[in-house]
Amino acid sequence: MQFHKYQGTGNDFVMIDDRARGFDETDQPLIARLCDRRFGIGADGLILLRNKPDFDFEMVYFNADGRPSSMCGNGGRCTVAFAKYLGLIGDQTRFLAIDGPHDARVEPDGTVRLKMIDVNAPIEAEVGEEDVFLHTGSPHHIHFLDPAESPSLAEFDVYGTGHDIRYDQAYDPAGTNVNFVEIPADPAHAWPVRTYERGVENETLSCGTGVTAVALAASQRGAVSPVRLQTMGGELQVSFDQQADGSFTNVWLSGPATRVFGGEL
Ligand SMILES: N[C@@H](CCC[C@H](N)C(=O)O)C(=O)O
Repeated sequence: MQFHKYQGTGNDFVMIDDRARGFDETDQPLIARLCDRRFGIGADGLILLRNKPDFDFEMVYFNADGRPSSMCGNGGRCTVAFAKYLGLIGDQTRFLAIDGPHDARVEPDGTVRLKMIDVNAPIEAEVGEEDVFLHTGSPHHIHFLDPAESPSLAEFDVYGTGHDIRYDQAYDPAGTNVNFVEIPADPAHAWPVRTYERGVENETLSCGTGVTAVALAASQRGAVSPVRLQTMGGELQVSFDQQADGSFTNVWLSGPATRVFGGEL
């Protein structure tokens, strides 16, 4: 089996060209082993690229624990870069993912722009004061750090607090991803974000659906489209239109998506 390793701002994926349908997607131990950083290739998730009538391709996403999951924004951007690498698409595409059709563009500098689903206005989260929840293709809890709060985001216990919120009974049984955000002095500056990811069960260097949720929630705190987000693995941008009812349309996630290496198993 041939594999390719991709990363988008440090959120990394094992990518498999499964147009011939040879990969057993029910083999969760195999997927988990391929994603294992000591016994396998090492990744936050595994993605199958498959043929799909009426679309350029289909993206099928699994978390590092081997389970199929909801939408992955960075994974979607990496799959677009992979489809281009395979010669399947040019600079524009329309593909199918678990949350529906997605348009995407590859810019001349390699930046991949991915259109996300329309998103409802943030709701007050049941956990944490002033925390909010949004579904951007995947579920996201967002906690804004009080600028006067100690510790800072750099020192914050993302694993411990993220793990507690992810497993809080308010989110039973599906669980949620959890994002921690520092409010910048100027909302036009990049918003620093760290994310605990469900299915990886740890902090990852970046989460695309997560920063999308953060950008939309940050619009209630002075951020204006396009919003810059500083993840641990690099910068992403999110642009959007806000509707009168508070919902968001025309949501685009942009950033780098890079092939790291490939190999044979
Ligand atoms: N890293 C992803 C999100 C992947 C899905 C997530 N772990 C979940 O299970 O909801 C992204 O870039 O969006």
